[in-house]
Amino acid sequence: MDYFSLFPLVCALITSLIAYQYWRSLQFVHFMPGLRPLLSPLSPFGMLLPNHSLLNPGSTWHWSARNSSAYLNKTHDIISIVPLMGSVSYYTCSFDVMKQILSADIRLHTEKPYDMTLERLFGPSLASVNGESWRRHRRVVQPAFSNKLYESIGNEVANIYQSMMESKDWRDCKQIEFLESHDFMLKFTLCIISKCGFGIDASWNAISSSEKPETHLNHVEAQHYRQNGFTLPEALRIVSQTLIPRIILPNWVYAVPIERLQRMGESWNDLSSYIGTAINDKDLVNYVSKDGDTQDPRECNKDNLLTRLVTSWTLSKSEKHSLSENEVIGNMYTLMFAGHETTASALVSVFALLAIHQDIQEKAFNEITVIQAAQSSESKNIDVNKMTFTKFCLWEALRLYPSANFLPRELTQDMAVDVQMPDAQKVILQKGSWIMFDLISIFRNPHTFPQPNDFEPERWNGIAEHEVGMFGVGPRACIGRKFAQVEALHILSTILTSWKIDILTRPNENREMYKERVLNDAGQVGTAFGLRSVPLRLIRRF
Ligand code: HEM
Repeated sequence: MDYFSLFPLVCALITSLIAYQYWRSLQFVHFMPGLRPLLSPLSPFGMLLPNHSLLNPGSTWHWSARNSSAYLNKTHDIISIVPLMGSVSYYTCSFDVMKQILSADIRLHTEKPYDMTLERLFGPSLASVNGESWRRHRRVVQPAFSNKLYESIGNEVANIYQSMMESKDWRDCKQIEFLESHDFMLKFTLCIISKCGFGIDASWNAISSSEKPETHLNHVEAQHYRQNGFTLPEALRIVSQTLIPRIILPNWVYAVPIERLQRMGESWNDLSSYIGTAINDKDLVNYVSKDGDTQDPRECNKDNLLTRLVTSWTLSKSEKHSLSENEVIGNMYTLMFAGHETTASALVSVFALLAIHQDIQEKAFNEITVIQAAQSSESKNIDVNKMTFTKFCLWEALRLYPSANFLPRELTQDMAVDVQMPDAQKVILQKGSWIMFDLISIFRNPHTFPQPNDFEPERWNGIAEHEVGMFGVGPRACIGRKFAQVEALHILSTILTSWKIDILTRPNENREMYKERVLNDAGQVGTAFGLRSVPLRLIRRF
């Protein structure tokens, strides 16, 4: 038989099969309008390969299309994405649809899709598990988010600010320039979560963050790291920048003598040993008192996240609702990342917006000075509950640049939701598909937020905390919300009291050009979404 003559037939057969499969996928979503790309935006290859609006929209397509084509020019509350390769998903730009589904998250048995969590890399955690397991994790972790924990944040922000001023010789400076304000914020928030959450002393001096991105390390620096290991922030930063390759690449790759790969492998090993050491130290602290007697861990400090996690693990043999060692480690990773990259991103956005909108910054500054003037001289820290307008600034920055830019759920049953656009109707979402709550499009949807691209903190006036969706909605909303807000408000009040935040322009760049450049350049920064590059200048107020 002439095999070559069969070739066109085989090609035709494969093409027909693909076309049939594709048609079935379209039928599955009832031909709901939307994107029809080659690759799924959230597949590892979709994220790694160069983006193209039609072939490979990429994980942040909704950011690129925010002012134009997204959701057929915001005329549809829900769209479908049916890629030629990869799974079918729905995306929504409607806050109302998000509330309908997420408020009933647990009861409706929607689940966090395994592939969209970091469980494969870090182990099971509160943020990744579902159902009964989620309840068990939440029962252990929730009580650690106590008033005592929040009270410790103010003192820690003050300590870190002091040591930062001293170590950098900034005490007598009239101006400080940050070419990259992300490095500064990440370091600040890492110090806070390390100390308040895990009791790890990460004072400004104890953890030196490299000012350069990892990719720019020269040979000598790389050698130094190889001999001495990475510092905690360095290891965290490289790990957060290499999550996708880490998912795709097999473990043996890190033994290949390529400097980049080896650095990557070492940073992951170093982070895991930081976490192991913290857990083991805590274990000893819990069990052995100063005179060497063993103690009941339940009598020790319960206010620290790490203590609660480890205590739960050490009691796991005797108590039903506890975590395994693997789960303790998974939660440590999750809380470390979720606890600092999200807040750092939010702070970078609010600082950038306040630098651009000087009038709004002055309003926040006045609010802070009035609160401070009314407080008794004994109270060391500002009462952040009174910082209403400054909190609106934070919310408004998060609305424009939500640190968590989409929330994925897998539908474990068919689900009917009410939509308003293009017409008021019930839409059935199919069991087995994913729905993405697209926070960028939800919070820039002109039907819910008029003049969506403008920075208008006052728009939050009169809106209840639980109506503010940037921390999620329903039972699985952010457990660290208050932690993040208290921390951000303390950092804002500390900096704004002494410094005026201003933009740092390039040669020949005016304020308008800076605004255009900085505010339109957003994307994934580590595990959080946010502005990518924000140069700022702090000018001393007095
Ligand atoms: C500005 C800062 C933050 C933002 C914008 C933010 C946003 C969010 C959002 C939107 C969710 C819901 C995810 C979903 O429904 O799929 C979430 C969940 C979560 N966040 Fe945050 N977060 C922030 C800070 C923090 C902090 C400081 C911590 C810990 C110290 C934290 C720990 C978590 C955890 C563990 C979950 C999973 C909760 C669960 O599934 O029960 N977050 N966060």
